[in-house]
Amino acid sequence: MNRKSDKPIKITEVCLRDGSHVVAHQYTEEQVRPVARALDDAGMHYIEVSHGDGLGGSTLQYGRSLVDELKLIEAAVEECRQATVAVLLLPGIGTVHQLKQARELGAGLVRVATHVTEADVSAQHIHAAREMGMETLGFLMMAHMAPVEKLVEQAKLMESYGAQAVYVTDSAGALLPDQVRERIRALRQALDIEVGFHGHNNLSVAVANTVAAIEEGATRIDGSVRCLGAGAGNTQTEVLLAVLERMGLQVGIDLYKMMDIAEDIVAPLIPNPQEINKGSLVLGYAGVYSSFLLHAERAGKRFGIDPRDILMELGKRKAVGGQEDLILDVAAEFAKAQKREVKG
Ligand SMILES: CC[C@H](O)CC(=O)C(=O)O
Ligand SMILES: [Mn+2]
Repeated sequence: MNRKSDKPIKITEVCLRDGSHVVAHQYTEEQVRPVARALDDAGMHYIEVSHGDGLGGSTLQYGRSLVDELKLIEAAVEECRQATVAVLLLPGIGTVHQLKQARELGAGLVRVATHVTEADVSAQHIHAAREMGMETLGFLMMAHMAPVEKLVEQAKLMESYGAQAVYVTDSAGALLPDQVRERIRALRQALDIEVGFHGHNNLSVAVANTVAAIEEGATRIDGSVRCLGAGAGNTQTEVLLAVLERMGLQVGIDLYKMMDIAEDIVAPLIPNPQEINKGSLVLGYAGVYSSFLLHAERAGKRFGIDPRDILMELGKRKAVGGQEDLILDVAAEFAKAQKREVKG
């Protein structure tokens, strides 16, 4: 139980959705099944499964999935006895039709995600999800880009559409603990529904941020086991669980089993260790979408540009989700400018 709320803390494991960015959306059913089965056995509350950019994300712009996400969702549902399988939906990328398909396969919860200043585009999807009988939560991404008052205004819109909780989503891993505290506190005061937090560890403060969120009364909490999420990963689930136990907060998930999942099942899926390297550090420092990292690294290689320069420029231009094409534009502009300098 959260001391500042009468609601229990519920954890959503996102390695099979946010972690999809890390594996360039190449998850297979054979990989998803054992992860979902083991998480369910450990007592995980929600397991999110979708393309990294949510339902319908498998496109040239965001990266093609190896396996249709609906097959992965179906596989996860088949493996779960008690956990609820969740999906992510970004209006403009995923459709109500795709949500219906996921619902028919057994997904029980949807997070409808918009940029932090664009909650108005979530109305139709939130209404539709509620009508389908899904637990329906709002997810305000890139939360560091809006002042607290704006965040509150946007969260209230989601609440008015029928969202049953709203998340502060630190997509860039740019927020610091006091900033998280301020945002969660403001939402708790302004909303009648639950408040959640989704962190990224690019500045190595995801666990601290999540603890700050919980101390302010957030009850919907995200983590990725072994940090298997975009950039340097999310709040590391098994670490968070250990910290919560040390704080005297029991959430009903088996810590030892989560440690074993991290080590034995999830670590072998990760192409490179989920550490804070120069690329992911710049994401947090410049306030750039964590899912942009691999795209910037690829563009950097193609145009001979340091990916840090690309990411810094994207931060300056305040690039938001959906502007992945800007990554190539920036890399190409830099390459052109450098050639001019050399020639001149
Ligand atoms: C592009 C969707 C994004 O990965 C959602 C998310 O997890 C975040 O904004 O952090
Ligand atoms: Mn994320």
